[in-house]
Amino acid sequence: MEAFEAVQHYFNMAADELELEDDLRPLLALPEREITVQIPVQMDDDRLVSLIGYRVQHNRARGPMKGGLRYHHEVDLDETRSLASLMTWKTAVVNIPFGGAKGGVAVDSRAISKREKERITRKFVDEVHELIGPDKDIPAPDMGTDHEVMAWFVNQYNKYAGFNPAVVTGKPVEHYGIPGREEATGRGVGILTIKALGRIGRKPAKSTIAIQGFGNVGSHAAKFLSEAECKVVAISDLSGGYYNPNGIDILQAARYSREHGFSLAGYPEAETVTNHQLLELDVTVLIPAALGGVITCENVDRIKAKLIVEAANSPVRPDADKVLTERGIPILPDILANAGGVTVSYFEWAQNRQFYQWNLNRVRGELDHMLSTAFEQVWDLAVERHVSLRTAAFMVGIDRVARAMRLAGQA
Ligand SMILES: NC(=O)C1=CN([C@@H]2O[C@H](COP(=O)(O)OP(=O)(O)OC[C@H]3O[C@@H](n4cnc5c(N)ncnc54)[C@H](OP(=O)(O)O)[C@@H]3O)[C@@H](O)[C@H]2O)C=CC1
Ligand SMILES: O=C(O)CCC(=O)C(=O)O
Repeated sequence: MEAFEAVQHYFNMAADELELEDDLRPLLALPEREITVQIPVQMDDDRLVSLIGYRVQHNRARGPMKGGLRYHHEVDLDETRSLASLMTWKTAVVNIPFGGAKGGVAVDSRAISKREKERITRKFVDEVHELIGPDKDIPAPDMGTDHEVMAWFVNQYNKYAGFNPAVVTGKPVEHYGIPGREEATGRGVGILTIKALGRIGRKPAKSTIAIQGFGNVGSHAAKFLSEAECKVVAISDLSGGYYNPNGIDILQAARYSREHGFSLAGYPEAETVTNHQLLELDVTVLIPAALGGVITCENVDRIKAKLIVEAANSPVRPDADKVLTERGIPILPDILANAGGVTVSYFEWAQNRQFYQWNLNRVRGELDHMLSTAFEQVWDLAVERHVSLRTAAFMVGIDRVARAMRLAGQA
């Protein structure tokens, strides 16, 4: 099943539960607009390379469209479409006034220099600047992009539109960003993991955690959870997995990664496992925080975790989701689990529009409040309707978007 088809599958399960009218379904499910652009870039060695970039604008019934920008060699239109639709349901689940979009450039972000990355970003803005904007579509970081890419993005956009920091979020704090955006997705994953552990009757101090991916999301989730007394026993990046049953010192691992070109390769305080083996460890919580599609019908029978928290987007394929749900393993779905990032992006956008600087305590407090409210709502609905957490989250999101469309006379 392709990535967008997988999201459609979850959408239809929730739409059936909601008894959503048939004629409304394509309106809600399909993207409003899909943009494919050519990005010719001069590389450092003078070669002219032509890359392909995408921006899919899925739905704007509840506000300007919002979603990250991914630089990864596997980026394609179908994946971008699936991620854009997830954004529509995600912003609705946490009830922030945005729709959903996503973008990407098919390029190996590890294989390009900083200057090449900057040129790619500026060229991408040249191609899409008329279709984005603070009231239209607001990009943010995702895999392979960060605050620096957002700073180039806003600088290039401003050449067309004048001073407009709210055109992207996830900017450096010194450059109209908000304190706490960088940690927000991982912190949100941590906050929700602790809540979910409480609901399944497990104490943080007696819980072991395996996290795949030690980038922005995975490293901040690991930090938050180890500070909350959980034992993080496994972490990983592209170089492989690192397992220590006695617990990994996350601050030390983060320092090691920083000092070794943002790679855990050779990390000495743990035994080496593969990224596949990490997923199959006997832990309380498994947190995939890298790529999508890592838990499939191939490995699902070997998954031993008691709880899965989807920090990455779409890490569990629908066939595996069905098996895990039948086995009674709760999966905190991506559209709730990793919504901390876009929630703080909303605060950043609001801050930019108010020309007022929020402080970290306020950001953290409001993030906790918004995620907790969404969590209680989704968990309670799942219990009440005897559906999975994923179906419940989609139900909350779809219901809000459908209402907005009906009220606006769009449906
Ligand atoms: N950033 C955000 O705010 C949000 C991100 N997400 C999702 O979270 C996930 C991670 O994003 P983010 O942390 O920002 O990305 P980053 O680029 O910061 O980090 C990605 C991490 O995944 C690792 N990785 C890449 N490929 C593989 C692989 N094949 N096997 C194992 N590990 C791999 C990378 O290793 P290496 O460094 O060695 O390349 C890195 O540790 C994505 O699915 C993204 O969509 C969701 C919501 C918001
Ligand atoms: O912060 C944002 O606007 C987008 C985050 C994102 O891309 C995601 O949640 O997948």
